[in-house]
Amino acid sequence: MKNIVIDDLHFELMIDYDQIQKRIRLIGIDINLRYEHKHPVFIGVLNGCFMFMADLMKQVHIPCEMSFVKLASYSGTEQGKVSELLGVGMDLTDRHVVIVEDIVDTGNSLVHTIEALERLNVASISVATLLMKPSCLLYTFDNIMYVGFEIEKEFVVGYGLDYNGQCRNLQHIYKQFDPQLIEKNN
Ligand SMILES: O=P(O)(O)OC[C@H]1O[C@H](OP(=O)(O)OP(=O)(O)O)[C@H](O)[C@@H]1O
Ligand SMILES: Nc1nc2[nH]cnc2c(=O)[nH]1
Repeated sequence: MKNIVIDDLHFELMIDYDQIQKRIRLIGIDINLRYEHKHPVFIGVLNGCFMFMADLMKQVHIPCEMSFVKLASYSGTEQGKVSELLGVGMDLTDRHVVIVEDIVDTGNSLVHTIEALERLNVASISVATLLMKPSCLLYTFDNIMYVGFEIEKEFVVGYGLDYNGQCRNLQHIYKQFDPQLIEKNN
């Protein structure tokens, strides 16, 4: 299935499942070495992370724990906007945490997730993201340790990522294209 149409948008195959799995195996090897004696906690940020988290955890063979969170932001306090992590469900004090994201685009979500975890007095925070759009980043992060693939400023779906709530179930990653541009060039 090379091209797909979801509602009003057209998508073409960008990264296939085998490529994703190869990259995840390499990330797993590094995590197994780096965190061997640290008993890390992997925190998946829902919804998009679920496929990456599942496949990544199959490559992690050291003692570890995991949890899934949702990010809720609210404003109106004296400090302005505050983000809360819903669903942590465990004490993270002094724990080495690896945030697992499907994509870092502007970095807004990641900033809020990191800030919320810092308030929980964790020992360390690093980030594993399957995709990153370096040209879209609005912040500098010094703790993004694992990036599966760097991509251009393009809208992608599949492998956990949605468009209008659809496509999360697709095995491969697809990028949006404009069919009218292709017609014009032919
Ligand atoms: O770097 P940013 O510009 O913040 O974009 C990245 C975020 O966007 C997506 O989440 P979304 O809020 O769409 O929720 P979802 O995971 O439920 O799809 C994705 O899962 C990241 O968390
Ligand atoms: N589905 C999807 N969600 C995103 N959130 C931030 N960037 C993206 C993207 O390219 N695709």
